[in-house]
Amino acid sequence: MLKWRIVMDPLMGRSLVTTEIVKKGEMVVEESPFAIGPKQNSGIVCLGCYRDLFFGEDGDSLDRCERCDWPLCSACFDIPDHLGECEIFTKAKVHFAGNVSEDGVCTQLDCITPLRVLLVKESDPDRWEREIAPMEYHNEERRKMVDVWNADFVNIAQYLRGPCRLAERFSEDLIMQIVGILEVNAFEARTTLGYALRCLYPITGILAHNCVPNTFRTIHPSEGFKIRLRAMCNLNEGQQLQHSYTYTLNGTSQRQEHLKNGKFFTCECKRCKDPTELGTNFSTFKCSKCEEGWLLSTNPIDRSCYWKCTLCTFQTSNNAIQKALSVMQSEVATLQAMDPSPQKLQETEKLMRKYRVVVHPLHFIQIGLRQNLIEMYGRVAEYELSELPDVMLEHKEELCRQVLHVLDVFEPGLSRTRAMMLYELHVPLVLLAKSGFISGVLTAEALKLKLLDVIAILNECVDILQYEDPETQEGNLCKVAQQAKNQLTQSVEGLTVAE
Ligand SMILES: C[S@@+](CC[C@H](N)C(=O)[O-])C[C@H]1O[C@@H](n2cnc3c(N)ncnc32)[C@H](O)[C@@H]1O
Repeated sequence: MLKWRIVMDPLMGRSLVTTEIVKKGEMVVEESPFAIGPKQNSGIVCLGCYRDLFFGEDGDSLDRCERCDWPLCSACFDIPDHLGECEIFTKAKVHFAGNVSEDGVCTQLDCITPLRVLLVKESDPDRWEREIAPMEYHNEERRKMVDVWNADFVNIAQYLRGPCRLAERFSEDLIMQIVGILEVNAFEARTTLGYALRCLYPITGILAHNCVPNTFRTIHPSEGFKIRLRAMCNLNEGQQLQHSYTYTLNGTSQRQEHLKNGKFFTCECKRCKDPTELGTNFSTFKCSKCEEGWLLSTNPIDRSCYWKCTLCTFQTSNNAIQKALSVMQSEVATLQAMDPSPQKLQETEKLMRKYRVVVHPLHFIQIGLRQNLIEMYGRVAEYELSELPDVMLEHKEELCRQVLHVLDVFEPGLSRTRAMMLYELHVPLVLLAKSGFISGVLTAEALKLKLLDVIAILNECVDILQYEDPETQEGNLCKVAQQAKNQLTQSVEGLTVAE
C-alpha cells in the first residue's frame, strides 16, 4: 500500500499526507523524473551531462552536437535525453548562436527543459493529464512580474513556435503553463560530477512547504535521477508530508521573500510566525538603545510591521531592519567571493566580532559566518589541522556545536547539513582527545570515553548519509566517515588491550 495520499486544502492546494505511521528514515515516495534539463538562466552547458562548456565570442566551440550543432560534449554524443530536441533543431535548422549575457546567462538554452516536458506530454498524454497538468503554475502572479514574463514569452514560447517551427504542435498558453510548472515545482539536482540541473517529479512535486521540514530527499544521478523521499523523524498517520522549498538556514524575512517571489505564497508556518524563530533568535537584533534587550519583529510575516525591544521602549521600522540586513549581507557576500585563504579566515572572524554588537549570537548572519569558518579551519594554509593549537580546535568545536544547535530546531532528525556538521565536529574532538592524552591531562580510560563519543557522532553521520547515491559527494563523505569510524573503533580496541 502507498504510504501517502493526496489531500486538498483551500489555502495550499494539493498536498500529501501519510496513510500510516512512518518511522524515521523510512521511504515514503520513490519515483523517476517526468523530465530533466538545464536550469533556467544557466550558462552554456552540455545538454547531456550539464558540464559548463567553453564557447568563443564568435560561437566557436568543439563541443557541439554533430547533427543539430547545439552544445554537447563529445562524451554525450549519443545521449537519449538530447534526441528529441536534436531532431527538432535539425529539421528547423535553428542555429545555436553561443551568446551569453554579461552575467554569463545563455537565454537560448531556456527553451530546452520546457521543450523536453512538451515532448513527453506528446508521447504520453495520459501521464501528462494525470501527473503534470494538475500542478500549480501561478500564471496570474507570474504575469505581474512583467519583465520575467515577457522574457520567457519571447525566449521560450515565441522561440519554440517561431524559429523551431512548433506553432502547430504547442500553443503559447501551454508553453507558458509548462514554464510556470517548472518554476513552481521542479527540483534542483546535481550530477555525479556536481553539475546542476532541474528535474520535474510528479508525486514529490505535490509536497507542501514548511520551514521546519519533516521529510528529506535524496536524488540519485547514477539511477537516472530517481528521487527518494524519507521521513526525517517519526511521523503519525494522516500527518502532512512537508519539505522546505527554501534554505532553512536563512532568516524569516529572507525565506518569506524567496517563497513569495519564487513560489508565490506567504508561508504561515509556526517558525515564520514566531518572532524568536522557535526560541533560536535566528532573526533577532540587539537593541541599539539599551544594549541589554533584544529587538524582535511584532509580526514577522508582515513587511509593514515594526520591531520592538524586549526591555526598553525602543522600536523601529521593518524597513530600517531590512536595510541593516542588506548592508550586512553585502559585506558577507564580498567576503564569500574570496577564495579560501588565511586572509579570508581572519576577515570572517573580524566580521563575526563586528556583528556581535548588532545581532544575536545565533542570528542567521552569524551562523552563516560560522559555517564558512568551520570549512576553513583545518583546510587553508597556516590553519591546517596539524598546525591548529588546542585553543583553535576548541574554537572549531564550539562553532560546530552552535550550528548543530540551530539545526536541532530547524532540521530535526535526518538532515544532510547535520551530517556534514557532525563530520566537521568529529575532527577537533579526536585531535583534542589525543593531545589531552599525550600531555597527561587525560587518562587512557578518559581518552577511551572521549573516542567512544566521537564514534557515536560518526555513527549518526553515517546513519544520515547512508541513503545518498554512493557516486555523489555526499555518498563519498559517507564512505570517508565510515572509514574514520572503523579506524577509531580499532584505536579504542587497541586501548582496551593496552590497559
Ligand atoms: C510545489 S507546489 C505544491 C503542490 C501544489 N499545492 C499543487 O496542488 O500542485 C507549490 C505550491 O503549493 C502551494 N503551497 C505549498 N506549500 C504551501 C504552504 N505552506 N502554504 C501555502 N501554500 C503552499 C503554493 O501555492 C505553492 O506555490
